[in-house]
Amino acid sequence: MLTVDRLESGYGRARVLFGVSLDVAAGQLVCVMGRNGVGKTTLLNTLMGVIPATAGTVTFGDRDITKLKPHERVRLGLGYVPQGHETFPQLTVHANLLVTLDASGNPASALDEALDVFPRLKPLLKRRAGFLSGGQQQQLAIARALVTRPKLLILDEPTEGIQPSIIIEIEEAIETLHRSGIAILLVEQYLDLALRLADRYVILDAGRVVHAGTATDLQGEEARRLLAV
Ligand SMILES: Nc1ncnc2c1ncn2[C@@H]1O[C@H](COP(=O)(O)OP(=O)(O)OP(=O)(O)O)[C@@H](O)[C@H]1O
Repeated sequence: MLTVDRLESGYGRARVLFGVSLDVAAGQLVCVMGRNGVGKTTLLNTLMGVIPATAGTVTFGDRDITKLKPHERVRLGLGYVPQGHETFPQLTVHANLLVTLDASGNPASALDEALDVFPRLKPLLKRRAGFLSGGQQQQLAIARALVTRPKLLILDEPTEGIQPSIIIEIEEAIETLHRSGIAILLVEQYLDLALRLADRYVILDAGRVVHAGTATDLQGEEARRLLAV
């Protein structure tokens, strides 16, 4: 479904990704891991077209999307939840969802489906997003991406800075989405959660893929060393 082939990108002259290749098959959950600063967020931003690729290709389905704009990628079925659960703090939860719904052109039922994944948001629809807890904001950020009905959902550290009880809810939601057949590319530092959720994993180090395999391989000493856990 998603094929990344020898992808390179960076900031100005500073190159961050060096020939990254990976695949996400339909319905698969692939976890990208690695220490701080190895290029995980840069990889996701390059996949979404937020940062231009300087070499390599990104193919989604049978389409080369390497040069498409972010909104064009969303329209093709890529959903992105950037790090830091971005929402519009001044808008209500409902308005946050409606903005995405309108932009997507999807029917109102897409909003109900997203709320079914995060029922905890239902009583909060009239509250301003800026007044939600970190965990609720993360749920809203994921719900906004779901409103676009993605075929592939890309999540950047959805559990970062979130209290443990809400991490469980977010994990359950990711599991539900995975079971429903959505492919997921997840950046996750929390190894136990990654092990529970992932079909396959990729470990980055200094902008290169240094390990990849099935979640069962991930128990290995080498993987733990690369993640410094
Ligand atoms: N906007 C930017 N301008 C310049 N350099 C950047 C920018 N964003 C990130 N970098 C650098 O690119 C490298 C990779 O950063 P990136 O955020 O992709 O890593 P990461 O693996 O996602 O780390 P973290 O887990 O801390 O988010 C780092 O050296 C970082 O300092």
